Amino acid sequence: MSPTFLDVGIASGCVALYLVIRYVQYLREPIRSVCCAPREDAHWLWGHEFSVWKEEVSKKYLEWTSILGPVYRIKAPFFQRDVLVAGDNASSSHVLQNAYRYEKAPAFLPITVKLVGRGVVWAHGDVHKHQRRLISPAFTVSAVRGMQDDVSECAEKLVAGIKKTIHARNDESITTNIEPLVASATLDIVGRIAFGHDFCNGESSEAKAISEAWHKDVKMGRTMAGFLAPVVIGAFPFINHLPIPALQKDGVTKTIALKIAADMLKEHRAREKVDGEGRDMLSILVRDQLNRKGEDALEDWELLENISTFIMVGHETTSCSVIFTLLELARHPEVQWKLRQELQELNEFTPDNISNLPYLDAVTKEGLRMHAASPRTDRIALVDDVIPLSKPMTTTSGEKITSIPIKAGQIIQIPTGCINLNPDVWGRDAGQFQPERFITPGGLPAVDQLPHGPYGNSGTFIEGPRTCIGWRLAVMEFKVLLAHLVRDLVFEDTGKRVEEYIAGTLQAFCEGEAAHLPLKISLA
Ligand code: HEM
Repeated sequence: MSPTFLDVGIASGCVALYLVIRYVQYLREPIRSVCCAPREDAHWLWGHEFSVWKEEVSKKYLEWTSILGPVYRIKAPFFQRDVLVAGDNASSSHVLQNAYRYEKAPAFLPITVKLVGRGVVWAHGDVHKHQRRLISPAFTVSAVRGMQDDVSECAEKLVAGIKKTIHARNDESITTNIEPLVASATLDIVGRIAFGHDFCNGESSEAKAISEAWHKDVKMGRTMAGFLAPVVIGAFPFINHLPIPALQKDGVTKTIALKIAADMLKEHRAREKVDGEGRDMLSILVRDQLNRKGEDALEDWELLENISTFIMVGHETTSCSVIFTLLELARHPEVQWKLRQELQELNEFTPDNISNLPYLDAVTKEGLRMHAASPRTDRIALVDDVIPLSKPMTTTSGEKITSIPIKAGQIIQIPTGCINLNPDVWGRDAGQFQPERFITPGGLPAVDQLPHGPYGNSGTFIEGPRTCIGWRLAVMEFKVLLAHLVRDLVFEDTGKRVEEYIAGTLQAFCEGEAAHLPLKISLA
């Protein structure tokens, strides 16, 4: 049945009413006096979000920061309320430290449920406090230390595989896409440490299914549909409840991880009752569940959804930070050489000697600063508030202000990738890979100018009650992988242009190909 004149009239009336309401709300917005990113960068319907997505990671935020300073306003898609970009220390820290007054913005929550589950990444309010407290035993210093043997074994396998390929080609070097090799290793690592499962160096059918699904998602993430999915669901959340199979279906990694974890839960519980010595996260959490004897313990579904969460968020993040750091090392042979010297001076790798190497630590900090795997986070204010600023800023009317009043419902973007690269904070060489800044006296800006994250003075793991709970594990994994790779292999740049875009997390693209980072590799 084709729409009648009346239907069209009603629809147009609704759109007009929506626009009028939005305009009246806009006139009352306290953040209206904050300067707006250039209008020419804003699409009439998608707002500034489209140019952020279209360009390489952090590019637009850095451009706007250089024009307007670190705190400004951008236009949101579908004429929704303007968004506040909080790119200075005081404002971003205020929002992140008050995590229960500034919850995760609703746009990404339905996607989080589908891809990783209702674990701690998704949870908010009291559910988040409860889950976070009960999963924290899996991430203590001693728990992470107990995981290092598994991580080292996977790193050794990765290096052995690359050496074998070099020998098999009967050549001095190979040029290969490093992305799938490192991603298989980090999946192997997280499989072992999450629930004692062997993904067989990317060769098991589950590992292949996860990798295939992930690559599909990465490719999709760079299409218009990938841009629109979170934007449309964020603007019109009811869409997510429509009975459309594609919207309701769980992601492949979540489905596989939940199945393996569920199969293993009984076995782990029986084993923990007998010896209580398992070092993987599932064992640690089952042990904690048993000790609590039911009261205040994680329920089985929470335990499983969190294990699924760890598999998803603990694998690609570490992998992409490592591969971009390898590219930096390939482009800075003098840094690579110095790091190899430090590594080759050790007789063997142990948890202590790897974690205490000063140059490896500096390279790790610099790699994580420059290539934050999750370079932005969005929050929504639950109550009216006043956000402090690090430095006074000038409003559209020329007034100097030291804080910004906001209303409940205000969306705030924290561009951590840009915070890590802002030349006004890090200096003119902010965009250059220089690990020396972390070991040279005076190499870093004053502490009060830097983010208060848990490692490396960067915003990479954010800060506050929702700081990445896996940061210790990520740093250990990063160092162990880099130590094995750089001690035994030499990495050279192929000269090809590698671009960094966001597709779920940070991803490498080379000549239009997704998840692609070519490197020339030879034996050290
Ligand atoms: C280099 C590697 C990693 C980076 C850069 C990273 C970064 C982050 C960031 C930025 C967040 C906050 C997201 C937000 O609130 O919007 C986060 C949260 C989280 N990360 Fe990581 N992560 C890494 C590795 C890991 C690993 C290895 C695990 C565990 C296996 C992990 C588990 C989590 C969890 C569970 C959360 C949610 C914490 C909460 O909301 O309370 N991450 N991560």
